[in-house]
Amino acid sequence: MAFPKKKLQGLVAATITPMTENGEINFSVIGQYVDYLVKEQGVKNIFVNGTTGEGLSLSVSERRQVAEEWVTKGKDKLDQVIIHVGALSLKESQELAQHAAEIGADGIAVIAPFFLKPWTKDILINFLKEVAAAAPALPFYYYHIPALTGVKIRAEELLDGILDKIPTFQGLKFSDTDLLDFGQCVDQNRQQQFAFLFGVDEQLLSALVMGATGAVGSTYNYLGKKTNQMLEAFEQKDFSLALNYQFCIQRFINFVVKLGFGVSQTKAIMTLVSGIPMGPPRLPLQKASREFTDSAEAKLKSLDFLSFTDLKDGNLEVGS
Ligand SMILES: CC(=O)N[C@H](C=O)[C@@H](O)[C@H](O)[C@H](O)CO
Ligand SMILES: CC(=O)C(=O)O
Repeated sequence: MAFPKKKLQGLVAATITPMTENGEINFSVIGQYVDYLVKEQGVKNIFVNGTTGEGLSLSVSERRQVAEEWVTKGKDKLDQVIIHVGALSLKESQELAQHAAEIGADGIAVIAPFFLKPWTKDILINFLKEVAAAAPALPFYYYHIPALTGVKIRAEELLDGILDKIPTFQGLKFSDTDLLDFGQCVDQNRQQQFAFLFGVDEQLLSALVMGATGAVGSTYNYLGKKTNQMLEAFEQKDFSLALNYQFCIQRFINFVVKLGFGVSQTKAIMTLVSGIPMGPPRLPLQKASREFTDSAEAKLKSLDFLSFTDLKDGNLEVGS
């Protein structure tokens, strides 16, 4: 049995779902995309069909095909492929969970249902448990993203006793800025081997201090190499260097956030940086504007993010 798996750690790129100009999924670039992540960004784990992948905007059949393509193309190249299988319909979620197991994915993740919502911890756990049970041999991750789901049940509360209900529970993807909640998740589960994956890329360093064991995010698609340098500096206990890297990353994210930053903009930036066409997003998202892409490109250049030269203490002021 494949369970328990090697612990998921380090950077996990939340994959974009490439699309053609007429809105169909562009499966043909996924192989290239895998190679790009591994070779150019040093990122060997992926999180498929999540927020960045527009997972909730795809049909179940598309989600199955996308998951399958990433697993196939990632074989012998990627360490772990986690499939997000959250859906409003428990049945669909279970179908996707079972499918993830069949294709040999390394884990599944689930968000809280966000239209008819669970209002208590016990109800949310019951929902998650039913999904996890459809893939009993796969590590299960809860994807906490309260700002998007509107389900604000604290992660710390949810984790309390979770193994009794979900024996495959293996970790948390925490996409929120509440470091009290995050820290308490870590503190109260020290005896477990859970993965604590932080999901707010611009604040990762603070989460590392709080005990994060890894990170899942959209920016690791194109800032993976820089972020890996930050992780390395942190590992070496060179905190001032780590902070320099985080500030450098923040300068870029802060710049694009002010212009309006989301999945559409992530698609545009990734196209620019990787040269792999990600295409437009699907409705209700709108394609990023030309002005956005031009400004983002200029900022990337001024921060030296396009040439991937090593960041030295000395060139930090460039472009700030
Ligand atoms: C809401 C959202 O998509 N969050 C992503 C992951 O959870 C992050 O990777 C952000 O895109 C990133 O932190 C930039 O704000
Ligand atoms: C960022 C992230 O984890 C997601 O796109 O789901």
